Amino acid sequence: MHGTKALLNGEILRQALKESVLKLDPRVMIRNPIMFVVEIGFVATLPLAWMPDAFGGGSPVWFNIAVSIVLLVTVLFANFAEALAEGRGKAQADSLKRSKKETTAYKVTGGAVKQVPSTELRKGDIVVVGQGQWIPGDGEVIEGLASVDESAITGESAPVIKEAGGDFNSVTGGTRVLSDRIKVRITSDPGESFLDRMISLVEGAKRQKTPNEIALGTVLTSLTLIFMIVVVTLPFYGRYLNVELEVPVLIALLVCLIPTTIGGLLSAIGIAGMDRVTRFNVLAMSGKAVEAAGDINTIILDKTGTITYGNRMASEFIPVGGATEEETALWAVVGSLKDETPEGRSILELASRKNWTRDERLTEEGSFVEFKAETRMSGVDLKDGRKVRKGAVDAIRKWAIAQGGTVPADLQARGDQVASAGGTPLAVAVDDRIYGIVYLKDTVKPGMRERFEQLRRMGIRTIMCTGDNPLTAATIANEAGVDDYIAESKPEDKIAVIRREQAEGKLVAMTGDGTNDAPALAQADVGIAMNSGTAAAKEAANMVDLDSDPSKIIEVIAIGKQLLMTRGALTTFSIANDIAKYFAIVPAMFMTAIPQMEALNVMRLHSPLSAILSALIFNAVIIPLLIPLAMKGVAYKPLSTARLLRRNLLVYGGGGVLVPFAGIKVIDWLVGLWI
Ligand SMILES: Nc1ncnc2c1ncn2[C@@H]1O[C@H](COP(=O)(O)OP(=O)(O)OP(=O)(O)O)[C@@H](O)[C@H]1O
Ligand SMILES: [K+]
Ligand SMILES: [Mg+2]
Repeated sequence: MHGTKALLNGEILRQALKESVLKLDPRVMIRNPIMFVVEIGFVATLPLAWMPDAFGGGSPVWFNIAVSIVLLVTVLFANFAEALAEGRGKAQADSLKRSKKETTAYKVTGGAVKQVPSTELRKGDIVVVGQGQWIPGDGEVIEGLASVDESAITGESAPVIKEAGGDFNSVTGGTRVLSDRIKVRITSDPGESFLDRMISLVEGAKRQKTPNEIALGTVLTSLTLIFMIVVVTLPFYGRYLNVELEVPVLIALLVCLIPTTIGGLLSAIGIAGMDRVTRFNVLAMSGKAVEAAGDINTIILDKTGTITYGNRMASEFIPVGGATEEETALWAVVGSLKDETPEGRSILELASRKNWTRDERLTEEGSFVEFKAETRMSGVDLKDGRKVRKGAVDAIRKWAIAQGGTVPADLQARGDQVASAGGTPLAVAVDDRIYGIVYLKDTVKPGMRERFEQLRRMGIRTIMCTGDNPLTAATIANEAGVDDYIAESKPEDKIAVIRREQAEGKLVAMTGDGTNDAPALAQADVGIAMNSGTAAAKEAANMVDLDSDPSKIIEVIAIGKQLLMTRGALTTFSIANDIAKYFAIVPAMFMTAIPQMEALNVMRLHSPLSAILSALIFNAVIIPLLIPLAMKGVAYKPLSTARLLRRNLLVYGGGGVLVPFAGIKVIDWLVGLWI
């Protein structure tokens, strides 16, 4: 994506340091109840630096000051983590804002062209954009074809072709026409453009807590409340045991026990997860969408262009029923002269490579029949009344029969040959006579098998949807290793599959680019639209892939899983930490009154006060130490959820128990040198 690729730079660091102080404002802090408790602890211990016996206690001044400082630093560390995570997005937003300049638009009003500032354009306005000019707003090409430089938005320098009609008609404001001239109908009002949305997304301006974040936040806050009740009641037990429990000691104990590590890193984890998706050149419209990606059970994939390279290329003309190869080619070409689909164009290319002359006069004044997924045919009605059609074998067979023709005996076998090689056979007919087959070749992208294997290990089911015939579908499905496939599917079939899976309680992801994909994209829990696709598709989806690579959905799911896992792992780690802190603080508190407590002092810490301080310091420094993990995400392996859970419990639960024992011991040794 546009802007700095580096994870960190001096500017982001400086800004984050400043932000972490600004975030101390209690009105900001209250949004994070756990860290707010720590801030209150800081404020409560502050007076003890001057008035050590303000609460009637007797802890030494140096200890009170140290506790106070460590508490402040703990809050600053947490703020720093969040500010750092936000920093990258802000830097990106700044560079996007720079590409959002006011330009001159050439607006078409009643036959005349008027110059207006781009900011005055409204939905429905028509503009013309010529060579070298900036496209003044989001819209759809309604006339012409142009190559467009979209690097300001996608970071990809290769120009893309935008043309009227079809699935490649959407243009984005802030991109530039490199050649030719197009007429564009504006589709967004000022302030609501794609670039505006992108800026507010990366900036995190509209960042809302996700459902999972809210749920975890509630658990953590409840835990904090419970520990608060425990700590508040402790002095009563203390009095019963004849132990004077000092206020700074109680606050230190409370802060050590409440889940400050995860509380301090929680929002940074979420922001960094979104940022990972963005850096992958996918725009997620909400954090919720990224989280949903982590929980996906089923993926619906297109065959052409997703699993295979797409752009089904004509590679052979195969005659049937006694016709010649030349005749097949001739009619295939006639039926494709005005077919702008990649399939249609590739037929013309194949014919010219074979040096077959084409007679364009034949189609003069003919009426073109556009390809439709519903009919699975395209062609032309000639002036002399003849109707030329090409399309799916089964569709053409029905067509020829309806015209009163017969079906050549070798049609099925020839078609099946192509299909069982994974190709798409297109039959070519003129009125009632079928001449032959065009072999549209397509190959499965390398590495697909391994990726589907990975998805299976993650417990995710893959369903391939294709408009192709069952034999081609089966061949490709088998070659790519998807779990299931649906052949001869129409756009509305996708919605049916999604609804069926969702009814079983599953979360479904899909990619799409066409206007007819829009309803399914909206229905899916994770819908990724291709940036090259139509405005309707991009509007309906909750993610947009700027690179328009439909197979990226697999990585997006991995990033979502990684986000959920990182949150889980750090929560486990944070809570497991308590055990060591317990062993450090509790014996220290009661040692004077109950000498048997010495048995619990397994760490052999320097002194009771140094033990408490060391636990508190460890509790603070673990936050910045874990920032890199929170930002990068925990190492991700494609395993089943159950195995991942077991592995993470071992690593982060086990580690969470052991690491602080060592950490507190080292800090205690350092503190011991000083006091
Ligand atoms: N330009 C065309 N002219 C005539 N027939 C076509 C053309 N393009 C495709 N077909 C036929 O229509 C069928 C459906 O094509 P379509 O592009 O709708 O598939 P799809 O639903 O997009 O599936 P996929 O996931 O493979 O892209 C193809 O299998 C082919 O037989
Ligand atoms: K803690
Ligand atoms: Mg298609």
